[in-house]
Amino acid sequence: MKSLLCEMNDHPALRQIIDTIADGVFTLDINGEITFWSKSMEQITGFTAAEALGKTCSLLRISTCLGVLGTGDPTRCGILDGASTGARECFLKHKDGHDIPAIKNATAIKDAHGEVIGVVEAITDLTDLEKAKMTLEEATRRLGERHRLDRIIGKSDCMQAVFMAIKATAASQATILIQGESGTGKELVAGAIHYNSERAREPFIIVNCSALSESLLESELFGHAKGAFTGASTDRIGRLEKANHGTVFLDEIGELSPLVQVKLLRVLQERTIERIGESRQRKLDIRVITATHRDLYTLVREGKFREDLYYRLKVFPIGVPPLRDRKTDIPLLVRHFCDRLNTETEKSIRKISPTAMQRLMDYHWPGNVRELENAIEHAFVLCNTHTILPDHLPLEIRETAYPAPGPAPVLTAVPKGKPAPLTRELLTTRLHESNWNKAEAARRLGISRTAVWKRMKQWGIPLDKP
Ligand SMILES: Nc1ncnc2c1ncn2[C@@H]1O[C@H](COP(=O)(O)OP(=O)(O)OP(=O)(O)O)[C@@H](O)[C@H]1O
Repeated sequence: MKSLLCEMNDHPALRQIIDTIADGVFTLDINGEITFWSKSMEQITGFTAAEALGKTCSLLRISTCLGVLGTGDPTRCGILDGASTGARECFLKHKDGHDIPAIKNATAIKDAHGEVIGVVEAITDLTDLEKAKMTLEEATRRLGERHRLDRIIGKSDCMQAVFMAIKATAASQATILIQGESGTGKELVAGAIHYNSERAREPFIIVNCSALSESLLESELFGHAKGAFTGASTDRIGRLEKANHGTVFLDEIGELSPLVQVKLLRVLQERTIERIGESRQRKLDIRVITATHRDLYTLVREGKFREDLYYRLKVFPIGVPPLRDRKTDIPLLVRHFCDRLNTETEKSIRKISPTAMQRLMDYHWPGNVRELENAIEHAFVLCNTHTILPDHLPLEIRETAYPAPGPAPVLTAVPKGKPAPLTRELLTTRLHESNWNKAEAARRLGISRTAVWKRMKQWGIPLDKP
C-alpha cells in the first residue's frame, strides 16, 4: 500500500502525468485518509493538497457518499471492502461552500494478493457542461417563444409580422378584420388578440356567420323577446350580449345577409343592441373581431357587402398568409402537431423521414395549416413506428399535385344504390365533378349542403375552387 501511494507523491513523472489530466484524482488509504491530491483536485474543489492530505474525504461532503451521509465514518465506505461505484453523478462542496456538479468514479486499489490497500477516486467537473446546458435550454426556450404566440406557431417573416400585429392590436380596442384563406389560423389569431388583451378574463364568443340561415343568425346574434316570432317561447339573450365586456369573433363575415349587415353596423355605431321584438336599447361594451376567407372589398364592389360596414370593420386589417407562402413554418408545425398527437394518442412518433418531409415541403397546401394538421393525424393512424414515412401521408400529398391539373372533369351520373362511405377522396372527386358546386356535390353524395361544407372545413379542402 505504502509503496504504491508514496510512489505517486514521490515519483515526479507519475505526478506530472496525473496532474495533466483535467479530471481530479485523489487516493485514500485503508483508514480513509487522503494520501494523494492532484492539481486538478485543487482547481475543482479550492482545497490545496496541503489542506487535503491526511483528511478524510468527508472534506468534500459528496452528495452520494454513504460513508459520509450514512454513518459519518469514511472507514465504513463500501469501496474499502473492495467495491467499485462506477460513474455516478453527484455534488461536491467547494471550499467556499458552493455545490460542484460532478461525476465521481471510485475503485478499490488491491495489492498483488488481492488485498485492498486503498481507494482511487476520479472527479469530472460538470460545472461548464451544466452552464452550457442551461444556456442551451434558455436559448431553446427563447427561440420557442419567438416562434410561437399562444398556440400559434410560425417562424417565417410573414408570421412574425402577424405576431407583431396581434401584440399591437391586443393592446388596443380597435375593430379587427382578419383576412386569409380557409385553414390559415384566423380563429387562432382572433383568440390570441382577445387572450392577450385587457378583456382576457371576459367572454370570447365565436359566431360562424355562414353556418346559420339569416333568421337564425339574427336571433343568435341579437337575442329575442318572448313571443317575438313563432317558437320564441322565452326571452333569449343573443351572443353579442353574451360577449358584453369581452370580445365577439364573427367568422365568415362575408356571408352576412344585407339585413344583418345593417343591424351589425348599428351596433358598431351606437354600441347598443335591441333584441328582436323589443324596442328597448341595451348598452353594449364589446370588442368586435371579424374574419373572412373572401376578398371583402370585391364583395363591396359587387354590391354584396355594405361599404360603410366594410370600413367600420377594417379599422385594423390583419392578413394571415397561406401556408404555401411560408413553407419554412412546416417543420415547426409538424413537430407541434406530433407533440400534441403523441400526448393524445400515447404514441411515440419522434421523427419524420427526409422523403416524407420533402413531400410536405413540395405540396402546395390548398387547405393550409388545417390540411397539414389533418395530414399528420392521418399519418398517426397509419404509423406504428417512431418515424413517419411517405406511405403514411394522404394520397394527394404523397403522389399527386392537388388539385389534379388537367382536362375539366367529366360530369358523371349520381351513383345509385347504397352510398359509399364518405371519405376525403370521394368528396374531392365529387367536387371536381361538380366544378366545386357544393350543392351539386351534396346532391351527388346524397347528403346535405351543410354536411359537405362541414367536411370540407374538417378535411382542409378549399371552399372555393382552387
Ligand atoms: N400557425 C398555426 N399554428 C398552429 N396551429 C395552427 C396554426 N394555424 C392554424 N392552425 C390549426 O389549424 C386549424 C385551422 O385553424 P383556424 O380554424 O384558426 O383557421 P381559419 O383560418 O379560422 O379557418 P376557417 O376560415 O376555415 O374558419 C386549427 O386546428 C388550428 O389549431
